[in-house]
Amino acid sequence: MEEPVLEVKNLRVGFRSDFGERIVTDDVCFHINKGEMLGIVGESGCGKSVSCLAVMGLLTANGYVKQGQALFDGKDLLSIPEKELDRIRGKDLSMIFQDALASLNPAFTVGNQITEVLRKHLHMTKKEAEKRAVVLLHQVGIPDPVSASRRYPNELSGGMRQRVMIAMALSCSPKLLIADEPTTALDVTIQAQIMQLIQKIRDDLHMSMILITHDIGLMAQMADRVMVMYAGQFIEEADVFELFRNPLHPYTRALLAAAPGIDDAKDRKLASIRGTVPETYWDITGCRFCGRCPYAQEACREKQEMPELSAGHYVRCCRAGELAKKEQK
Ligand SMILES: Nc1ncnc2c1ncn2[C@@H]1O[C@H](COP(=O)(O)OP(=O)(O)OP(=O)(O)O)[C@@H](O)[C@H]1O
Repeated sequence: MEEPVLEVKNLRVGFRSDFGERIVTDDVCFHINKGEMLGIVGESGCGKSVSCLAVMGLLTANGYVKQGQALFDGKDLLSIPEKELDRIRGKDLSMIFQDALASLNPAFTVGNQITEVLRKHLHMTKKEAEKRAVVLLHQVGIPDPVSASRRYPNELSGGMRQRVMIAMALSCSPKLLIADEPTTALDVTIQAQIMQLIQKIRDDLHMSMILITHDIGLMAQMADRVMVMYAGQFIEEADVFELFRNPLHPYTRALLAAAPGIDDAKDRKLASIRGTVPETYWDITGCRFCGRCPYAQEACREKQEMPELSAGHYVRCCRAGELAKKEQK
């Protein structure tokens, strides 16, 4: 079997605050194969971003990795020295964020910022890097890239800034690109353009990508394989067609039923998921969706494993197999 580009094992991320410490992701495991687009989907606050930020070594100062490994190119990103991680980050491993304005440096022109990355990681001369920056801006669809490269982030529209961030993330042809809600801050028409751009890059460069989103429709269009996250845990994983055709976890089913515009869900009533994600989910030993689940039973209060129910389809629900069988009858 082919080596995954990234393999994350048993990742636990915690945050310290005046009220103590809390572990917000619980033994998170995932991998991504070469050329694959892995989608991570789940409600706000379930731990999607934190899992990827931890892998990148970009948690805020109050955040820490309690346990886990993130194997990339034979190295554990969670235990290598910061200097070594800094050489990988931005070169072989890149991330694009939802808010480009917060991610770009307001004090430097966008050309300057891309040039900086190229000089640091690819050791280009200033001239070479400036030329390459213009080519990259052109590739991500920025009109008049020469003049755009001389502008500061606040002089560009939101969509253009997002394109700049994508250009910067791609500048060293990374082996893995993590896109964390790359279109959330943009209006709908621009969102579509940026997603088309990401899709094109992926097709042209056969790059491995992780797409984080709470937009299940987007996931259906873009991902090869989807991992559904709920309250700090992965609760379902399957190939994108399998997941949409045959969702097995009650939360995934509810998520699909609540999402408009998905072909498979046409005959389903658009529904909302009752209740909210439990605020202190890290204290729950059993199924964390239990309190909102119409199928909950006593056994759901026990720790839930995530077995493979059919080829490549994993579900963290002790009732999933039984419920699926009932439906088939
Ligand atoms: N800097 C921080 N300090 C303390 N807690 C944090 C911090 N960042 C995230 N958290 C907590 O970690 C948990 C997971 O947050 P995370 O941002 O990963 O969620 P998410 O699924 O990416 O949500 P969204 O879709 O809204 O970005 C949440 O409970 C959140 O409050």
